[in-house]
Amino acid sequence: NRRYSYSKYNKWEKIVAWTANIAAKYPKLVSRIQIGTTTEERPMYLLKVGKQRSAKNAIFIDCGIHAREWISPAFCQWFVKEATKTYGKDKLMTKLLNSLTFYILPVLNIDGYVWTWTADRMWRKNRSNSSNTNCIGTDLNRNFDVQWCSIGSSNKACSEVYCGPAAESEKETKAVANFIRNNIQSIKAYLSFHSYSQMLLYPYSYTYELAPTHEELNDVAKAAVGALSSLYRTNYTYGPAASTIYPTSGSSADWAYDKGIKYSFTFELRDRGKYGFLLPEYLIKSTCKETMLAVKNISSYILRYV
Ligand SMILES: NCCCCC[C@@H](C[SeH])C(=O)O
Ligand SMILES: [Zn+2]
Ligand SMILES: [Zn+2]
Repeated sequence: NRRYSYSKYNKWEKIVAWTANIAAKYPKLVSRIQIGTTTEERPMYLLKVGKQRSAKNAIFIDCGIHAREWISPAFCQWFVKEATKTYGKDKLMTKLLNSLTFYILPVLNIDGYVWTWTADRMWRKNRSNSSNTNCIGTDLNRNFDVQWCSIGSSNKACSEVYCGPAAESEKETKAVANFIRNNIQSIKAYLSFHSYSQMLLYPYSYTYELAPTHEELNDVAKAAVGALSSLYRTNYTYGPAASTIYPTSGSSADWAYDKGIKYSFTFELRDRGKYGFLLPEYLIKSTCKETMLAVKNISSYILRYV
């Protein structure tokens, strides 16, 4: 079989086949769990990565919540490739995988992702039809049950930041929220990957109030950005989401934080607007390599202090 390309954007059919193949190829490191189905009945597969059978301490990573942000699913695939390829070779990765479980959701918004391949490259939301207007889609990063639809989101179905008819109204949101609730004891960190802006954000997004653990979150973000920038000098800003990018309610990362998952971060990956969501494939490798340094930095902090 032709080698899978991690330096290209892959369409959903290839990614879903990859989830089966990578789990079959590394049975001691990777297992595949279905956590639900999407609005259009596509299976939502989560990859459980790590040596631990019983996940004592776990890190949940969501990619592809916004359909057009193709570099995000590309990073989730890259992470799993690096984990399986360097386990037993890279000291830090081996240590992380021996002690932590990584739950990787390569594409949260599958229906939207497929739509960007078949119809509209700039689509953001999911593809559910919940209103009597002819507009489709809920912004899944406004649909979580945290200050739902209060700020930085809209109750108009045609808005790009439509919060949905209710909190957790979407099957995709419900699948993720249920999995987190069912594994809340072990999940110590939540990382949500988006593009673009080159930012590392932490709670809160739904208010300008500082989070109870603001100091620690800022320290962790500062160290992670330092690690990321050490590779190619890529400039990142970091800080509380509301003041660093813009306020939003109903985001996955804020919801996780208020559920008690204290290490909750949102990455806005490359670039700063030159290509935007249309980041060229030749930049996937360098973007993913530098982001790996940030994720390994945060993960080793979790290993040490949780
Ligand atoms: N919880 C942090 C959410 C901050 C905004 C993130 C961006 C990514 Se496109 C958004 O959902 O609009
Ligand atoms: Zn996004
Ligand atoms: Zn974004």
